Amino acid sequence: MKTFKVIGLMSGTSLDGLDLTYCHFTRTLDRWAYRITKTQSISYSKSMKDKLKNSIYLSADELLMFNNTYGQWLGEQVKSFIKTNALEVDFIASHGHTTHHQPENGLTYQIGSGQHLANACKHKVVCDFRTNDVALGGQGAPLVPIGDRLLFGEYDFCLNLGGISNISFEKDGQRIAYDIGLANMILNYITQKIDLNYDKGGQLAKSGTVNQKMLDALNALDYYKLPFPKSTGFEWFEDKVVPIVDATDESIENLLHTSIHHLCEQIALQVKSNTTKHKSNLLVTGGGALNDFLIATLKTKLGEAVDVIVPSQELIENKEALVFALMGILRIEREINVLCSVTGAKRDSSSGVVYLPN
Ligand SMILES: Nc1ncnc2c1ncn2[C@@H]1O[C@H](COP(=O)(O)OP(=O)(O)OP(=O)(O)O)[C@@H](O)[C@H]1O
Ligand SMILES: CC(=O)N[C@H]1[C@@H]2OC[C@@H](O2)[C@@H](O)[C@@H]1O[C@H](C)C(=O)O
Repeated sequence: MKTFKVIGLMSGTSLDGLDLTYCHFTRTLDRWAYRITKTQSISYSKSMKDKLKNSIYLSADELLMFNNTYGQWLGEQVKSFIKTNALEVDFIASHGHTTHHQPENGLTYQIGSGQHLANACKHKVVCDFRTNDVALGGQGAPLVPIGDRLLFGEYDFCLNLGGISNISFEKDGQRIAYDIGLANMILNYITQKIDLNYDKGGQLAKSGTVNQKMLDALNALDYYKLPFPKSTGFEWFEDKVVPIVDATDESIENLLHTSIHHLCEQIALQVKSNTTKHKSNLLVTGGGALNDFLIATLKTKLGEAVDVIVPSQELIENKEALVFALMGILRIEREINVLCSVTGAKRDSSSGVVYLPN
């Protein structure tokens, strides 16, 4: 039996903050087991959030500098996380923060310089998990489905509701996964109009009603008609979704209510068209799993044939960082950690770049 002690780092598209997830993994023959031992979530300051959100508009020089300073910042957070909790660590696996994602242009970019990170925390770092897959012709996303297969195989579907929603499942012996589309990115965009970071529990959304014109416009977005492999991000949101929201003269409650109906309809479509069993189960993680109105709407749209499983808050908030930690281990062990059945790349790969501290 082999044991690994890894810190996974994740900063997602909803821009809520950095998740640090210290986990222990063991492998016995081909079976992986994990234990999340310590976690910390560091909320971004308003200025950091704005900087990350606007990083797409930075000049090349500014972006390269931000890559370095953000990597240094990540390393400092890791250093104090290790010190405060007296952790024994084999290495750090860092997703970084996506500033650009344009798979149609062969481009994905995550900031958080691995060398700066490694030097600042004095540990080995594995990062840059997406570039190799894009170089092999893939989307470079989603990557978490390898973890869905190895750690969460008891679920028919794994659904993540972060800034973007994505789904993963087995079909004919292959893992299939893709970004469905919207999740908290649209909800947070709406609440930020009244200076609220997010709609806790979906309370505001719950008191609204559907605006049919907005619902129809969202459901008609071209992205939904694309076949998988497919992935999306902030560029699509800003280009195609923001104009629909901004053109709708409605209360915040109605905008939120309509958006939740929209995203749950899209999720239900994907689950129903890929269900082969009489009764299936679906694991929901990501911050959207804490939105009670969203989960209630999803359950209604899915019906009795699908059991919606909302796990512990710890797993809801740490699953992505946990899986990046596992991907780091697979990279160090030179094993497959990116699945071409998901991304559409030429082949499976062992992706990620290793940095040693200096
Ligand atoms: N109690 C809650 N009620 C409603 N919504 C919540 C709650 N807690 C978190 N959220 C939502 O979840 C978001 C954070 O989700 P998460 O951390 O999974 O996203 P992410 O990892 O940044 O995104 P992605 O997985 O797309 O990269 C918050 O911005 C907020 O919109
Ligand atoms: C390019 C990028 O950062 N994509 C993220 C984003 O956030 C959710 C969705 O869009 C997913 O494709 C991906 O993240 C998760 C962690 C993934 O790769 O599985």
